[in-house]
Amino acid sequence: MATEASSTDPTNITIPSHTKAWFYSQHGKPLDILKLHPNWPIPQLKHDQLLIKVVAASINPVDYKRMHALFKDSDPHLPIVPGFDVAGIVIKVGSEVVRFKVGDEVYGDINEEGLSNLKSLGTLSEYTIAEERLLAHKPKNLSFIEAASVPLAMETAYEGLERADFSAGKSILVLGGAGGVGSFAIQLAKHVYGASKIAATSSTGKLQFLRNLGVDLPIDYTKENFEDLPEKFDVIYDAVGQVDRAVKAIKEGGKIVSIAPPGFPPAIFFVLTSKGSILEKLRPYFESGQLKPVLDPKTPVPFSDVIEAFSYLETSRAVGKIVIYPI
Ligand SMILES: NC(=O)C1=CN([C@@H]2O[C@H](COP(=O)(O)OP(=O)(O)OC[C@H]3O[C@@H](n4cnc5c(N)ncnc54)[C@H](OP(=O)(O)O)[C@@H]3O)[C@@H](O)[C@H]2O)C=CC1
Ligand SMILES: CC[C@H]1OC(C)=C(O)C1=O
Repeated sequence: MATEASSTDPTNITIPSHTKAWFYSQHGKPLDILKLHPNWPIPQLKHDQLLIKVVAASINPVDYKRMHALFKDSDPHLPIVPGFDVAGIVIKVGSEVVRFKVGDEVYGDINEEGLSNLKSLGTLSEYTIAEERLLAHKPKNLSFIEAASVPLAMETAYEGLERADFSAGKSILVLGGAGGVGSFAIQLAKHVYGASKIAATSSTGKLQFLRNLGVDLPIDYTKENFEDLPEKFDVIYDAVGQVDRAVKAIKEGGKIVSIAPPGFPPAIFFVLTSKGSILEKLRPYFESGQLKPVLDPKTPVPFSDVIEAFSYLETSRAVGKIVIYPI
């Protein structure tokens, strides 16, 4: 909802100066610190930025980890509006923007670096801002809810496979296959890279979900240890934080990538860099249906229930992504 302080753009779209947004001004549990602000100020657009009406936003573990002050040294000063992933409609463009125009349907992760130079105005807001290079045109066959579920998790999955030099004919073990990142890593390995064999870990109740995603060897971590299996792998994608065990399951000359602390050598530990170009590159795979968004059964969660959404995400039991909609 635009406020009385808004202005009217020549395209006759009302440009708001403030927005309703979830924010926190102290660290702690989402349940205790998240509040709804009726009039959060919207910063002036920089030349390479776009102002987006948020239609849907997905939440990620980094959001609650930031609330728990795990990254307070790299976080902007409080208060902060959390949220990295957005799918929405462009309502204003900066003077240097060339790939997008007002009215375009876009999606992306609005923080270029996963843990540094983070924006104070995140995506759990009616409006948000992002640089052109972080965004892509929403695939026409994806709803806004589906599109919002993709950016951070998909871009992390993709960057990890690239860092591991994954390629056709190689085998891969995904630790944490049912999560947001793991479920995309499996899909990319199968449909984009041409894996020879895909193994993944989950608890008992998610094994069929893994099979449906295309996993050849689902491993029930409540019943067996992946590192005790005779099979070793060319690449291991660790989305849980099990590098100490992964080193016993990797082939000679194989590569381990890790995204969950305490990643250490020989694993390649990284924090994603958000790139709209990755989403544009993967668009044909989404449009053909080879890549599919994975939505947790609780999705969509209405804007008013963001606190409950984080409480569930913090259980580390989500299947795919939790998306906030409508906003
Ligand atoms: N470095 C980076 O750039 C990034 C790091 N991350 C981090 O990576 C991790 C995963 O992120 P994301 O996928 O969004 O998380 P999710 O919250 O989506 O993961 C939930 C899933 O994790 C699975 N899981 C939990 N524990 C285990 C386990 N011991 N073995 C196998 N599966 C398990 C659960 O399945 P089940 O119920 O069967 O256990 C559940 O389906 C998080 O720690 C996150 O902070 C995420 C993105 C970027
Ligand atoms: C240090 C890993 C950290 O970075 C992101 C984006 C997370 O979700 C993390 O846990």
